[in-house]
Amino acid sequence: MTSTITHPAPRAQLRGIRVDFDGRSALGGVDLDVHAGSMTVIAGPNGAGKSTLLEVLAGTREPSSGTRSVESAIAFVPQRTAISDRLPVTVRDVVTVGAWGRTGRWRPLHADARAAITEAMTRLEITSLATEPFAALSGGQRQRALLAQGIARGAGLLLLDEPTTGLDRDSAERIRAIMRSEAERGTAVVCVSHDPAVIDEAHRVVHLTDGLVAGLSETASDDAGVRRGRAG
Ligand SMILES: Nc1ncnc2c1ncn2[C@@H]1O[C@H](COP(=O)(O)OP(=O)(O)OP(=O)(O)O)[C@@H](O)[C@H]1O
Repeated sequence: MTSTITHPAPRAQLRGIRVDFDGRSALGGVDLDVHAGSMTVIAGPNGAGKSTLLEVLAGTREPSSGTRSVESAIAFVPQRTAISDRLPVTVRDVVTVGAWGRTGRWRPLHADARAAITEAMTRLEITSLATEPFAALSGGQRQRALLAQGIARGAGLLLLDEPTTGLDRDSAERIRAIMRSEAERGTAVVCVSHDPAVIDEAHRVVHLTDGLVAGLSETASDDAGVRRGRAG
């Protein structure tokens, strides 16, 4: 089944995306439009193709067929478990990688890139951890550092893979608050998640099953805001 999501002026658009691994279909023809100022959650059971779809959006996975069009810079926030414990980098180094999206890799940081690093670390409340080794952080602190990296990039499309999985309530709420404020600032936020609290706050939920869009639910931005208000 192919599902088409329509809306004017998408920031990213996928059409007929198929991804095959060794002759097995991970995505079987997915259409998706992603809009500025919205939060889209990709949900579904293990193996449904969620991470593969996120990789196609990010441009790190070439589809077997179909088209991809993205109208802005991209920030990709990987699962924190995907980052090696042996990486000899500080928290500030991790966030600085995000700011390279503004200046170019290994280039001296301009004032606006330095300001973006400072602002991202402040928003994620990791300024006091700046010189700590990334490997020494707790899971929640690592997730904040990775999200700060994504935000420091200043991209119009922010992609996150399971950002709240395994976090305690307060840590998960901090991450959700930043995702909300990014969408409110006009960023197109796309997040793979099993977390009911994240799903509840989405403007659009794409339910994947066996590599196909099995369902789509949409909430007007205002309604999502009201729900958030009720949730406190
Ligand atoms: N690099 C790969 N090589 C071969 N098969 C792969 C590869 N990546 C994913 N797959 C397969 O593609 C299918 C979709 O995987 P994907 O990781 O996208 O699912 P998911 O919905 O993100 O799952 P989970 O919730 O477990 O993270 C699975 O059957 C998986 O085994």
